Amino acid sequence: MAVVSLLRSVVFNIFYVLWTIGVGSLGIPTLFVPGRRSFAVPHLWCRGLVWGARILLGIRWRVEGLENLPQGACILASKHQSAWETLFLPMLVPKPVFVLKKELLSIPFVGWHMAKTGMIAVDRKAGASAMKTMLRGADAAFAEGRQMIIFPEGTRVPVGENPPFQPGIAALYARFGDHVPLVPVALNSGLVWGRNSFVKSPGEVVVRIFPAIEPGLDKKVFTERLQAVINGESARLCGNGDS
Ligand SMILES: CCCCCCCCCCCCCCCC(=O)OC[C@@H](O)COP(=O)(O)O
Repeated sequence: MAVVSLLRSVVFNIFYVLWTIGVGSLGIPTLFVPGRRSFAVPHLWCRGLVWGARILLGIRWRVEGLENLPQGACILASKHQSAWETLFLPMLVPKPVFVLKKELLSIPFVGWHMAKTGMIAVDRKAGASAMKTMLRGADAAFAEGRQMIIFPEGTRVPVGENPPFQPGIAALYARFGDHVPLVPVALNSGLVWGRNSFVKSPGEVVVRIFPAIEPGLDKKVFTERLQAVINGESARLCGNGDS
């Protein structure tokens, strides 16, 4: 079995590079269209890789709670166990905007389109100025009615681990929580595509979308509520809690 998963992972990684160069090249003209943002390239790229993972690696998915996904501007605050959700979650929303680590902007093709589609790149080591960059970017993105995807943990986390949240998510809730719904997302992608694991295994990822957290909570109550939903439900989906 391990040999088959290894071979499938080799083929998928070759597909990943070819699909990125192909879509990235195809999309180069969109980089020069002034002003107007098109999400066609990010959506095509993500959809191709997620389906590639399904066909080549056997990684299926099931989404629960789609009815909780708001129209218009919103914040998807998601558990982060794998690169898989960075590809899958943008497929669920029309105008995705990620808060992402700035290192990603230096990746050829991918970085160009991330910059063009106004992703919010933050230097995770820059503290207060990173917070300012994120809040300014969020303000502009919500004014365009975009759906922000943010990983409160700020990094991919091994299954079963629940590190403290980065300060950004509470700052977003404090600044925009009264008019931009913040929606918790739990998942178990780390079971099939772990952090930095070259070999991926077949299986079903469950993505569970919860109703928005009510506005007006104080920072401590908000953070505890969000952690309980994201970490508690992800643990259940990973089989480390009563399902
Ligand atoms: C070729 C065309 C490419 C088009 C690209 C458009 C962008 C599509 C969405 C991809 C967004 C990726 C967002 C990643 C967010 C992020 O930065 O999360 C941090 C972790 O993951 C990695 O951190 P770590 O686990 O600490 O390595």
